[in-house]
Amino acid sequence: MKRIYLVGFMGCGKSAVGRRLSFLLKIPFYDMDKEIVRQTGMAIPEIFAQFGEEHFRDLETEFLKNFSHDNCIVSTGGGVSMREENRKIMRATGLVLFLDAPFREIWRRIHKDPNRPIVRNSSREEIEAMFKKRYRFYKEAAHITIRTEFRTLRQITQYAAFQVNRLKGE
Ligand SMILES: Nc1ncnc2c1ncn2[C@@H]1O[C@H](COP(=O)(O)OP(=O)(O)OP(=O)(O)O)[C@@H](O)[C@H]1O
Ligand SMILES: O=C(O)C1=C[C@@H](O)[C@@H](O)[C@H](O)C1
Ligand SMILES: [Mg+2]
Repeated sequence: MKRIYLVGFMGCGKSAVGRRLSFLLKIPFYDMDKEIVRQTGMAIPEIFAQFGEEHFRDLETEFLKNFSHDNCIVSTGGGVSMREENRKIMRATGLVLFLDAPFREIWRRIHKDPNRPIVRNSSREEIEAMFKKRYRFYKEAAHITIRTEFRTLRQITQYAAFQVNRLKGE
């Protein structure tokens, strides 16, 4: 197994779990959103505003194509699993874990965050429709789905580590 990718909707816990899993497994952690911000020198809302969403999506695919580190954890942006090309790259280069959280929980976490341009510009109903539309793509991207409801970050991280170690032996 080369990499561990975390996929799922905004606010499902990819960054939070990724950080903890990195600590537990003692391997480096990369947050795609942060890496893109670092590489471009622009904040995500700025990239959306100046160049449009499609350009941001191209940056995500480029990131996946050029990423050269192995034996690490990559938390992906919430929209990364929508492109078939991205799903293929992730599945071919690592183990993909989907953090499956219920929408009401996600909404509670994200609705006030100014750093998520899609949330800033949409209503709750629109975001919920997007959540429903995207769900099957996270499922398609993932080797394993982890249901996170009623679980603490620590429990989710331990379960993810258990799955990683189990599959390493295969
Ligand atoms: N199971 C959980 N229990 C408690 N808090 C959680 C849980 N999962 C996530 N959180 C909290 O929810 C917030 C959003 O999580 P996080 O930033 O990790 O989401 P994300 O999937 O990385 O989102 P994005 O796609 O927008 O980057 C954080 O404050 C995180 O600590
Ligand atoms: O779900 C999405 O489309 C996004 C999620 C974030 O992680 C960022 O990648 C960006 O805000 C877009
Ligand atoms: Mg994140």
